[in-house]
Amino acid sequence: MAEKKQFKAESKRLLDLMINSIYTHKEIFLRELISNASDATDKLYYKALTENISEINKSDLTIDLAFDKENRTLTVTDHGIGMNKEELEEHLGTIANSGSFKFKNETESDDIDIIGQFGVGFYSAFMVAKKVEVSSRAYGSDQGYTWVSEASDGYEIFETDNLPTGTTIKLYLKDNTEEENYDDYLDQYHIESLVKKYSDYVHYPIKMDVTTSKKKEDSDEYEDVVENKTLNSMVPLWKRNKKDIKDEEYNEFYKDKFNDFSDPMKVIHTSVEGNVSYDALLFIPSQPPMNFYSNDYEKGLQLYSRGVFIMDKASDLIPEHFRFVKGLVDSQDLSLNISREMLQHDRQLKVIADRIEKKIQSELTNMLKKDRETYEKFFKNFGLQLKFGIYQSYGMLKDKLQDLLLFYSGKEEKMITLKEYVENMKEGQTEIYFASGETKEKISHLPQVEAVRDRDCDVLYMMDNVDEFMIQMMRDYDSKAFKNVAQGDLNLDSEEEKKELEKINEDNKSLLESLKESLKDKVVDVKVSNRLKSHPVCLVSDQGVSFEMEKVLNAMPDGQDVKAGRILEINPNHDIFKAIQNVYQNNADKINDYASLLFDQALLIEGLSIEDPVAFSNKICELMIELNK
Ligand SMILES: Nc1ncnc2c1ncn2[C@@H]1O[C@H](COP(=O)(O)OP(=O)(O)OP(=O)(O)O)[C@@H](O)[C@H]1O
Repeated sequence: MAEKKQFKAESKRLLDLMINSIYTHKEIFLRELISNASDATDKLYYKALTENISEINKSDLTIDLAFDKENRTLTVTDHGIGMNKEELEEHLGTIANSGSFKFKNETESDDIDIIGQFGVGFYSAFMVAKKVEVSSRAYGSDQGYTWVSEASDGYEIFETDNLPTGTTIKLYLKDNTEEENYDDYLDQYHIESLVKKYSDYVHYPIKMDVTTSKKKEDSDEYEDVVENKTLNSMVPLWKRNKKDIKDEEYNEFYKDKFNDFSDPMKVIHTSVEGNVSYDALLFIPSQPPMNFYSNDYEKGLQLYSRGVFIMDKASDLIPEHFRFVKGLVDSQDLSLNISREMLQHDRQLKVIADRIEKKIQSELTNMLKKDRETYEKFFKNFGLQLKFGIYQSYGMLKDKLQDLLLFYSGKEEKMITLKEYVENMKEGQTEIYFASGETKEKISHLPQVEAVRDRDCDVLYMMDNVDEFMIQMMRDYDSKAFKNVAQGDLNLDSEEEKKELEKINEDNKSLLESLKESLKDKVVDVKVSNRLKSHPVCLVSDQGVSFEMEKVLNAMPDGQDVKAGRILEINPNHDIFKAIQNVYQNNADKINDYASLLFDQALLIEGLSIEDPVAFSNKICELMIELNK
């Protein structure tokens, strides 16, 4: 029978690999050592609770940091469970042996937040230290031990007397190199900031002697004062009861953590229990960050696992259309990978991301219903992102986002939702009318808008570049198609009106054809239409690309020369029509000039540029002179 053998690891090389390839940032060693200290303290505290040991006082359970600039050492001390000789051998002498993982499995308690699981974090100390000294006395044991290692040549363990219960880890920092200044880890401010960044919510006080310069009493002189200061906040805001948190606390937290000067517009604080449990604290800023609509802006939420900071911008947690949301998620159910830098499986993350998306959506829907004023401010800032969401997903996000959209209503003269538009549609109206342009003023002066409004139908104003592209993706809302008032037939006329119009077109066929011919390929057609009320002419675009889309597409850096098909429409009830009929009958050689003038006017009304402004102006001049001869 074949003999089964165990793999042997070349520990030295494995350690080398570990130290140099798992972690991207050397500074995380402090997070790992503090997490270990917190785990050791948790274990002791758990023992005290379960075995009713009264001599253990929670207030004594601090984690103490100290640095010694002269000897270039940094120490992390805890008053936790400690390690005996065997444990030092087993846990620190064997890579990937996690006493914490075993402890967690054995206790099976949810009340205790053990962080360690892989059995490698401790070795990250060797990224910054040339020598590591661990002095420890296990709780209940009389003898203490010291474990020392310089990484490359194994380790030594020897007895040490008079050690208190718990563990002290002393790092002898590496010598500075050109790339790395290890002295940073002897700098009080740097240490403070690392604790804030990674270990702010470890639930034992992390203390250190901190020197500050203070003004002497009754004197203008300053002196250095040393205080033993707690560096971490311990209880995360998001773990506290919502009812006990004041608005100002949320606001201050947001401004401090997410570098904003203004209070957030909206705070969403949510805790979810279930297959994947998490707490989330989300904020909608009251103004878009300067770089929000640029490629520099990085979306994402901060990610914590059991209160320990994992990463700054977990972008998978927030969908693109809600990229304006800032905040954090803390979950104990994430499968972290060994370096805690990335997540191993994204299933849990996906579950959280889906829930967060739904939560934001429902909060926005609520805001729209209950606090319209704030919602309108929100939409002014971030509405564009929702529109891009629909456009970029080729309409797939339509159902999710369409009821969060607002458009300016020409009739109501305020922002309305699509639902509100449809509810107020005239009887018999089957389409949602919209018109595009740069500003409200320009749109309301468009001849095409007048005709629709005249029939008491509302027109939605599309003023963002993305609008028409988004509408194309949406196609309809509540089974009502969107209809550009400057495109194709509007179907506003009654049968009678249609017949009447057909007749005028028929009666003036040769005039219209001659106008079309004189404009050559500038237009696809010239028609008489009912679309106009007081204006003489207008341009409408053929189906397909509209004028607004033409402008946007041509303004793009790689814009090809896109052209919307132009139809020149003339108002049969305007005096200009009679004038043209006159010219055609009595002065046919002038018809070319009139055709070109009408066309250029229509272009100008539409906000499009005319081909030859000088010729246009000359023709007007001639006409003025002629009339006043
Ligand atoms: N300060 C300490 N007090 C008591 N035991 C400790 C201490 N530091 C480390 N240990 C023991 O050594 C083991 C290995 O620590 P290490 O940091 O390498 O891994 P871990 O914390 O278990 O897991 P992870 O790699 O996920 O951090 C721990 O599981 C724990 O049993």
